[in-house]
Amino acid sequence: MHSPKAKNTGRRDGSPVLGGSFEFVSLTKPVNRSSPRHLLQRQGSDPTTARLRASESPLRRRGSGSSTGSASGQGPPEEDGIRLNPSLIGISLSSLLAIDLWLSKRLSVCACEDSSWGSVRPLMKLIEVSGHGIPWLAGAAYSLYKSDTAAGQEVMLNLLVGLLLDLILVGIVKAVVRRRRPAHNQMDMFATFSVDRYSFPSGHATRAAMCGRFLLAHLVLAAPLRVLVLLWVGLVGLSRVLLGRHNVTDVLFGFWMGYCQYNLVEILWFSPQTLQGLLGHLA
Ligand SMILES: CC(C)=CCC/C(C)=C/COP(=O)(O)O
Repeated sequence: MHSPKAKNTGRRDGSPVLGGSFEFVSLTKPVNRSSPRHLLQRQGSDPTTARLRASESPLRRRGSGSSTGSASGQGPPEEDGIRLNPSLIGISLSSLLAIDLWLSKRLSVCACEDSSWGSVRPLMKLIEVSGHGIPWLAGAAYSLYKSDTAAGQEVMLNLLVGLLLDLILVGIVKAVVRRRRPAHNQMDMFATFSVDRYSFPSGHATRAAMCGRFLLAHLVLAAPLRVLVLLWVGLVGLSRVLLGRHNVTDVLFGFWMGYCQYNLVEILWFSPQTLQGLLGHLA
């Protein structure tokens, strides 16, 4: 392991004193043997760097000296220069995730009956059902069947396509990302697929965002109803976190994904001609 054994020229707490000012070091370039000693010492004494070195480098986990000469004190292997320096993006992501987990835990006030807002849990579960896939699929299929105008049929068919697309895309992302649901979640949701044990993204949030946009674009015209639709979308997202089903980032990403899914529905839009062709094939 390369650990520069520079003499302690810093303060007692280990932080370096570089002539009264700090110097900036590249976060991506490997540490060069010709680097000044005080820079090497600074990297070795940084606690974040030290933790990352201990936990993330397979070379160190194996505890072996490498052929590139780190054990023999001939300088660090090239790749170590990168691993020693946590990137700004990495630190930002870890911080965002830590805030996400902390905030989501604080907001999960309806996670169970004993929670601080446990009495509101039934209402939150009602909002959950309103954004579930089954009522939406059943409602769209029934409206398609009952609709006696071509325009109505066209809209309902495309809503149905959007809902199916949403289930597929969310299932794929959940299966790829595999983020576990928060530990405080009670897995008592009705009618779930196996991928729904994962939480990223929230399927309710994607559906609410996509259907919300769909309703605003094709069905709801009166202003009070439009406000109600937006309110419902927001409530569905909020209820996911309050119920402890999701972290905040699952819902935010879900909203964004649902918003984009609607664009996809618009691109794929099935025309009355396509619809007639389809129905002709079915009949
Ligand atoms: C069974 C059908 C048709 C849909 C499942 C809907 C469902 C339970 C999605 C999970 O949503 P969250 O990811 O928001 O928990």
